[in-house]
Amino acid sequence: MDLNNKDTHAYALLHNAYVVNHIREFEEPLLRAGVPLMTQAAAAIAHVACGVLASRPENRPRNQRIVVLCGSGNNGGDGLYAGAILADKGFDVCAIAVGATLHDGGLAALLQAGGKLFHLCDFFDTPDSCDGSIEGHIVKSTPAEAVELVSRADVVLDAITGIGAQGPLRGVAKELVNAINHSEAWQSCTQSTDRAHMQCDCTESPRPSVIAVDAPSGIGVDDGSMPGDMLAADVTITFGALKPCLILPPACFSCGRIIVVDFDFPLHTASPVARAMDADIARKTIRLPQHTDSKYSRGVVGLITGSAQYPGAAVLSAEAAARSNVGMVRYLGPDRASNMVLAQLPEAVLSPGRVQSWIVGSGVPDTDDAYDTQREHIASLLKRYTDDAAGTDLHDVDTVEIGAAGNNDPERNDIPSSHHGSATDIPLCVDAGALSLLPQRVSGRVIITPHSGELSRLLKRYGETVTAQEINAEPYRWARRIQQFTGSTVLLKGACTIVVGPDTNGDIRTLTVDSATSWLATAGAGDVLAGVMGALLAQTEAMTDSNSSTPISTVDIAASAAFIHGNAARAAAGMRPWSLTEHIRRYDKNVNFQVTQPSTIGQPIVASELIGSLPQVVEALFSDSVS
Ligand SMILES: NC(=O)C1=CN([C@@H]2O[C@H](COP(=O)(O)OP(=O)(O)OC[C@H]3O[C@@H](n4cnc5c(N)ncnc54)[C@H](O)[C@@H]3O)[C@@H](O)[C@H]2O)[C@@H](O)CC1
Ligand SMILES: [K+]
Repeated sequence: MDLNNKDTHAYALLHNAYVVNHIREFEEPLLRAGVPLMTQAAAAIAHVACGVLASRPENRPRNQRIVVLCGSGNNGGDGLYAGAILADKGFDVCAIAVGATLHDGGLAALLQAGGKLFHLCDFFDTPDSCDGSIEGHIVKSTPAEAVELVSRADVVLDAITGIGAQGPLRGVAKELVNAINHSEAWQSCTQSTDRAHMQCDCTESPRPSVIAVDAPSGIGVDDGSMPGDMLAADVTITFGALKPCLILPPACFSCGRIIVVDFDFPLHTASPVARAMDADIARKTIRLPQHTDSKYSRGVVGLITGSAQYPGAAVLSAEAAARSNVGMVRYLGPDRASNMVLAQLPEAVLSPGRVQSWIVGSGVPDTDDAYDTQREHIASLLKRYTDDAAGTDLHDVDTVEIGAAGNNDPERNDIPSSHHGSATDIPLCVDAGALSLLPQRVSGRVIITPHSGELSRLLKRYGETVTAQEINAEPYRWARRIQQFTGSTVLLKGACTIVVGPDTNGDIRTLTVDSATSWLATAGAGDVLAGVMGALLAQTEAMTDSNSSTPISTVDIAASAAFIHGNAARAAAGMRPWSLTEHIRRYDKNVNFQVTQPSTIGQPIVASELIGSLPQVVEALFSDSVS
C-alpha cells in the first residue's frame, strides 16, 4: 500500500517515536514563528482532563478536584495553563509546586482563574507578575499536606518534568512522588497498572486518575528506563510526536493510554528510534494460498527442536508452525520427540529435505554437559551461518550433516529455485538452547530470540557482565548491544517484546510489540513463538519467490511472529485482540480515551492452547479485523 504524505504523517504520529533532540528540532522553527504550542497543549490537556473526569464513576460535575503537580520548566507551564482553563470552567483546581520557581505566565493564568498554589520549597520565588491580587492563593505547604491534597483529588496532572527531564527525579519532586506512591489511596490499588496493560477497563480505580503531561515524570524519555520514583499514569497526553519511553519497556507500562497532539511536525525528516508494531505489518507476512499452490510453494519449515530431555518443545514448535499457514513442517530430532510429534501432528515429515526456514534450539539443552545429538546437528548447521561461510551449498547441509537418512523426498525439487543457493539464503531462528552455539558474527537473516536470562549469558560471551534484572531495567539498550555484537536480528522477549535488526536497506530498525498478555508467561510459550516464527519466515520466502512484492525485512517478520503469538494468547485467554489504535490515539475534539468494549481480564492458559487460536488470528489478519 502506497501512503500519500498525509497518511504517512498520520501513520508516523501513532507509530514512530523520536528522541528528545529530534523533538526539539521539530518544535524550534514553530516556536520561532510564534506558533502558540503551549496554549494548544494546555487546551488539549484540559479537554482530556474533562473527559477523564466525566468517565469516573462518582461523576460530580463542577465539584471535582484537580491537582496539578508542577515543575519549573515548560512542562509545568503546560500544566498550569491547563489548570487555568479547568478553573475557568468551574473546577476546583490547585497546583503544587515542587521547585523554587514556576512558569510565570502559567502561574499568573491559574491564579487569575481562581486556582490556588501550594509550594513545598522554603525559598519559593513568587513571580512579580503574581504579587498583589493573590492574597491567600499562594500557600506554603508540607509534603504530608500535599499528599493529602493529591489523595482527595479526582484527577492529578503530572507536569513535573517532560522532555527536559535529566536522570531520576530529585529533591522535593522525588520526595513527593515517593510519598504519593506510598499513600493509602495508591496502596489500595497496586494492580491497576497490570489491569490497564491487559486493556481492561480500569477507570473504577478508587485513587485519583493520573494524566501525565507529555510523559510521566521520572522516566527515561529516550530509552524507556525507570531510573527512580515516578507516578504511573492512566493517560499520557503527548505533544507533536511519540517519545520513545511511551512505547519502550519498562516505562511503557506506566504510561496508560496515549493521546498524541498533532503539531504538524515534519516527522518524515527524522528517523524514529523505535516504532510501535501493528497489525498492518503482521498482515504483510501472511501469504494467501493461491490456486497454483502445492505444499512446497506455501512454505516448508525445518525444525531442529526438542530433545530427549525436553520432547514437548518439539511438539509445540512443530504444531505451532503447522497451524500458522505453511505447506509443510519437517521435523528432525531424536526418536522419542519424533514419535510425539507424529502422534500429535501426523502431517509432519520426519525425513530431511529442502526447507525455506530453519528453527533451531527450542527445548534443546543449552550446554554440552551431556552429549546431545540435537546440539551436534544445530552446531553443524550454524557453522554455515558464520560470516565467512557464505556460499556453502545448502544441499550438503541437508543431506550430509542434518539428515540421518539422506535426502530421499522425491518431490523436494518443487521448492522454488532460489533455495538451491547457499545455506545463508535460508532464514534461521536460533532459540533457547541453541543460543550457546551461535557463531560470533552472523547475518541479519539470523534471528535470535533470548529472554533476559539467556541474553545475560549471551552477552557474557562478548565481554559484557550484566544480570537479567539489569537487562529488564534497560531492555532496549541491551537488545541494541547484542545486535551490534552479533549482526543478527534480535527479538528480546518480554511483556513488551523489542525487535532490533537491519531493515532491507541495512539501516537498523526497532519495533516494539505490545500485544502480549501477562497470561503468556507460561512454560512452552517460547516454543510456540519459535514455530510461528518458522512459519512466517517460510511463507515470506515463498512470497518473495512467487511474486515481485517488496521484500519484507527480517525485523518485521520477527515482530509479526511476536504480534501473532500475543494475539493468539489473548484469544486463548478469552480476551479481545490487542489494538494499537485503542492504545495510542491522535488527539481531536472527539477523542475518547476509554475502552470502547471493556475486555475481560482473561483467564489462565497453557502454551498448547495458543496453538488452537493461531488459525483464527491468521484469519483475522486476512480479513482486516484487527488493527
Ligand atoms: N515539544 C513541544 O513542542 C512542546 C513542549 N512543551 C512542553 O515543554 C516541555 C519541555 O520543557 P522544558 O524544556 O522546559 O523541560 P521540562 O519542563 O520537561 O523539564 C525542565 C525542568 O525540570 C527540572 N528537572 C529536570 N530533571 C529533573 C529531575 N531529574 N528531577 C527534578 N527536576 C528535574 C529542571 O530543573 C527544570 O525545571 C515538554 O515536555 C512539554 O511538556 C509544550 O509547551 C508544547 C510544545
Ligand atoms: K510530565
